[in-house]
Amino acid sequence: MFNVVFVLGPPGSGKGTICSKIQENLGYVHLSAGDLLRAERERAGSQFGALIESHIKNGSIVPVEITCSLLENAMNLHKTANGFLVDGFPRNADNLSGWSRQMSGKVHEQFVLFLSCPVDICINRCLNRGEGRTDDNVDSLKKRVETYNNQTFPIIEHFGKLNMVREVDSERPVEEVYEDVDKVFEAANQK
Ligand SMILES: Nc1ncnc2c1ncn2[C@@H]1O[C@H](COP(=O)(O)OP(=O)(O)O)[C@@H](O)[C@H]1O
Ligand SMILES: Nc1ccn([C@H]2C[C@H](O)[C@@H](COP(=O)(O)OP(=O)(O)O)O2)c(=O)n1
Ligand SMILES: [Mg+2]
Repeated sequence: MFNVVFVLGPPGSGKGTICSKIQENLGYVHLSAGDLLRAERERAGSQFGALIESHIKNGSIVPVEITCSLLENAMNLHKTANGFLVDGFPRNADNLSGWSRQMSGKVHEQFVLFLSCPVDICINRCLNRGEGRTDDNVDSLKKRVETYNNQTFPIIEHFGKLNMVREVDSERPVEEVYEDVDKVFEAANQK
């Protein structure tokens, strides 16, 4: 049974940054759905490269069958891990239903770490990210924020109704954010 923490929040809210620190200190394995998709886009012989790129540029969400299989394959490479940080997933209802279909019985969903941060700050962080991404531009970000508001935030609300969401304000400096994130994991792992 894989132990899973979903990490959600607007683009630029700090999901990747905080997940790296959690992985470093708490023994969870960080799986960024976006990173896995970008790697599949580049993989020689991938049949999904063009499809993935069009969704990434358009700020829309890749069909769950592709993303969920990439996640499950990655988990199977770390069978002895304490747990997985599933970063940037589930991002919409298709992700959620596809995950349930493919992963139920194989995972224990511990909680959802929700990094909340004002959108204007998030957008500026993405524009200054400097990772050469094809979606860190004003046009793509506009669409990505729309996707977040219309499709991803309802997923956070869904988990909120199940009392599974742990919100941390990520507008603050990284160290302050991480201090609170560490407390969330401590509380969750004490039970
Ligand atoms: N708390 C923070 N304060 C200032 N900048 C941050 C903070 N967290 C992340 N960043 C920066 O913002 C950008 C986006 O962070 P990232 O972790 O990639 O966010 P996400 O994965 O949610 O898109 C990166 O350049 C990162 O260094
Ligand atoms: N579950 C997911 C996660 C990401 N994607 C695609 C669409 C997203 O805009 C891009 C980038 O995702 P990523 O999590 O790397 O983006 P941020 O780290 O939030 O800036 O990847 C997806 O289709 N499905
Ligand atoms: Mg990220």
